[in-house]
Amino acid sequence: MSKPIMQIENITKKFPAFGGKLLTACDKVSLTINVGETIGIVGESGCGKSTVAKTILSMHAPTNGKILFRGKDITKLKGEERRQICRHIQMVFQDPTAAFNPKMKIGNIICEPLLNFNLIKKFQIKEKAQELLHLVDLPPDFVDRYPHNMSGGQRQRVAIARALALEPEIIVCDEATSALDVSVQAKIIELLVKLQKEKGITYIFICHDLALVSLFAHRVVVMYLGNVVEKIDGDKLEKAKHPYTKALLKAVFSVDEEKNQQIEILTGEVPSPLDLPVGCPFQNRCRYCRDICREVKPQLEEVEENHFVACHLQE
Ligand SMILES: Nc1ncnc2c1ncn2[C@@H]1O[C@H](COP(=O)(O)OP(=O)(O)OP(=O)(O)O)[C@@H](O)[C@H]1O
Repeated sequence: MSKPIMQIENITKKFPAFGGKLLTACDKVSLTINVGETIGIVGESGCGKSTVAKTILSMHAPTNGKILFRGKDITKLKGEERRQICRHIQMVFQDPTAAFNPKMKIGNIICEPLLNFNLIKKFQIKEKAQELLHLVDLPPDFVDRYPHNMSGGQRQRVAIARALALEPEIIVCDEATSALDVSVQAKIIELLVKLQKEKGITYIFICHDLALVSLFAHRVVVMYLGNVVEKIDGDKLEKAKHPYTKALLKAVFSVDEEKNQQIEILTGEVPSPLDLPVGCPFQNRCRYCRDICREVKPQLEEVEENHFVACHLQE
């Protein structure tokens, strides 16, 4: 039977926004993640995916709700206790270059987390880095290279090697393959799947590309305007019930159809109000500031520039 490794319970995160208001980046997000599972979190830009990821990684505290890791509430941990939990939950970002010190050699970059936790001595760096490079199918002589002497795909493999160094139980991948071209993306996904089989790692894979996520995620969580609108098995996407998920699927699988039939959700278009279910699930909130709209109209309404209301309640 599947064993939960993390329980996300009603996580809400609000940020200060213009005019002294609060922006709800994610709202009452709940999710149980099992050991060795890959959870894909998808949704358009700004829907709150990274906010959920950063809350999981304790990079910011939730406004409400809690996160249990192996049954322990990690949301209020501080200092050394929090640092020790972070060992078990690592992250791979979209742009590893930004996270790497350009003056450091790859061997030192990969082993930095191990040195920070006093798990190796300096003289062990080379051997340990080569071991980790091997895991991500990179040659041993890369230990002496610098980040700028590598391709984007190779840098992302280094980022994965660095994330693996502390032998984490969970790896959060935030748009980890989005900057790579399709063939390199496929190789990185293959690598992640191989590592999961070997080490039983749990992945939280954040991505705007539903087609990509559906290839390997056991379950897919669909977010829209800060809310989780659907949770569905990765191999049963055709059974999606929510109109937004259906619209995302249509956008993915209609690329060969007539242009006028395409719904370009993935490019940031808001779905037609007619695609939203009866009884607006977003409480008539503006998709930009998430504030409640006072004027309930049956169609998408442009309040200001880039300031839309997603609502289709009948007048
Ligand atoms: N530190 C912050 N301060 C204020 N607002 C923030 C902050 N971080 C995120 N937001 C806002 O919260 C909302 C959700 O952002 P988030 O980065 O979680 O979305 P996302 O789905 O990951 O988007 P993308 O795919 O573009 O990275 C956005 O409106 C964003 O502007």
